[in-house]
Amino acid sequence: MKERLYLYDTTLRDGQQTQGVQFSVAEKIQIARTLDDLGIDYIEGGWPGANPTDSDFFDARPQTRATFTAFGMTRRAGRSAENDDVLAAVLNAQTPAVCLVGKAHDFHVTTALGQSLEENLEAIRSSVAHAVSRGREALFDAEHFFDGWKANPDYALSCLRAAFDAGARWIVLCDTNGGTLPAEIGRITAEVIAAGIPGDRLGIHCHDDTGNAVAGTLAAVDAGARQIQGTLNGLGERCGNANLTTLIPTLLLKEPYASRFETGVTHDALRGLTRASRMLDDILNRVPLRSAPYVGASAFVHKAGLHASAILKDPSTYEHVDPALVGNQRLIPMSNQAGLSNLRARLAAAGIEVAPDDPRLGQILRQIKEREDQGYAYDGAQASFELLARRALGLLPDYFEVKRYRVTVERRKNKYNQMVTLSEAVVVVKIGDEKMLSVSESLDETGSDRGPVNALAKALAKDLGPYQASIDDMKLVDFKVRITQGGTEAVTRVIIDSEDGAGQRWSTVGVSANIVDASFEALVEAILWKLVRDGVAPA
Ligand SMILES: CC(=O)SCCNC(=O)CCNC(=O)[C@H](O)C(C)(C)COP(=O)(O)OP(=O)(O)OC[C@H]1O[C@@H](n2cnc3c(N)ncnc32)[C@H](O)[C@@H]1OP(=O)(O)O
Ligand SMILES: CC(=O)C(=O)O
Repeated sequence: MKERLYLYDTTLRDGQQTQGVQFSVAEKIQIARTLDDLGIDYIEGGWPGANPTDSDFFDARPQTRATFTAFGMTRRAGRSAENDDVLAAVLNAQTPAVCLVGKAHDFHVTTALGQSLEENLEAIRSSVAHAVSRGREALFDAEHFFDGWKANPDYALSCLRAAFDAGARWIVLCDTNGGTLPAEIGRITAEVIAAGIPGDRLGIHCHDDTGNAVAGTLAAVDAGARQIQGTLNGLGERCGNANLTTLIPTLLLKEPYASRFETGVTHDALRGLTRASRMLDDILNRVPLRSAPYVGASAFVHKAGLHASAILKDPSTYEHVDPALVGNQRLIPMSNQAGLSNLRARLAAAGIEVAPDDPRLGQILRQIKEREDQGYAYDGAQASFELLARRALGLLPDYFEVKRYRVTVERRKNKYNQMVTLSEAVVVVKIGDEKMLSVSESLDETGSDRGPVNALAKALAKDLGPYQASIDDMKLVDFKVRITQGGTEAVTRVIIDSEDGAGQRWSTVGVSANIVDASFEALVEAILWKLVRDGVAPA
């Protein structure tokens, strides 16, 4: 019989304490639904009364299977729990559970609260008892608990006991400043259990200030704690909270946790984890962290030739779990670290069949390595790799030829006598026997200057005659510029991410001593790849 571990998500509360993060009510609703679909047990929605967004969210909160929880603090000094307006706002949110934070470190009681130690115990007791008397499942977040235990274990324990005796369902040990290392978290959690607070009433709330929040959480579970607090993608105050996106697959897929525990997350729901992680980044307008464990875009990328060779024989040679279990994907990219195994895998993924003994494979590999030496980078620009391979194999149609292009940047006064910048691009291409000339400016629909590369992109894509239908839904979504070493010279490498109407994304690379030329090369490659992918016949 497996023991139950409870997952408590605080993305909408501690996650909102991340610098630069501010959720709207609609975003909170979307995140809450995603957490519920995942199978999280508790969703902490925020602090009702602390700000209008949190108050409005609790009014509009979705129906969830998860226990919805409102966060607040123990009653303030000089008021009774019944007469504290901050506590009243938390209870008025009418959630089935309420989590109250209170001090568990004597230094904080006297210094931050300016209270006597006994007054703080009474505030914890009366606040928890008040929440319980209102029919709520009460949780007590013991703030600064681990530092408090190290400074004065008797007092830290009496804070936990005050909440426990007042009826709190969960006593949550918080490493608020995030400085306690995993071994110490494990030892102190075990000491708390030995002192009489049962493990199945204990939660753990770690911060990542030493990069150990996940490890500290697992140490507390090993010692007996049975509730885990954390956030999606490790959002949270300062360096963040324990990352549930890492912890959940670890608990479901890794021993001893997989055999010993069950959570509310099913293996089926686990396959939605990568999507949930990317959804949050999308809301935050953040580029997803490629190296994130389990869910990062690089988590199952096998760049080195030795790795790729073995992966093709059996993926378990270089993968600790199957990426499909967490909804992620395996990728074998091309680069100067690659061998023939990478190459064959990439070609097959692009639908290009080549006999294993075809001598052109070796030529393509050499060309990739030579071009990477000149500054190109193909592991982040798979579309350019595919075009290079198609060229070498004679599989790239002769769509169009760029005869010339020009871009000018002008700074001048507008009719309101303000200095403005305007870029203008001219591109001439030859398609079959016909020459086409397109001109475009850099201004967007609001009249703002989008720069010379944007003007070039617009001019290039403005009139490609018979190919126009295929490229009309293309847009440039990211543009990365980097000065790098090409042989012995400094060169500019530009990587462009493009997207089409179907949500398909691809990356292309250009390299030159001149940023405009590098950008133009990447832009042309982006269009060529789209034409190839759409199976467009050359005019
Ligand atoms: C460890 C954590 O992350 S806990 C979560 C922390 N989250 C937040 O602080 C975000 C939401 N907070 C807020 O919007 C505001 O701080 C509010 C609305 C809660 C309070 O605002 P204000 O009344 O203006 O107080 P302010 O923020 O300046 O200071 C906090 C007060 O609470 C007191 N306090 C702090 N913790 C506790 C506690 N556990 N129990 C009782 N009082 C507490 C402080 O002593 C201070 O009181 P003082 O002003 O008399 O010195
Ligand atoms: C409660 C909380 O967020 C902390 O102690 O870190």
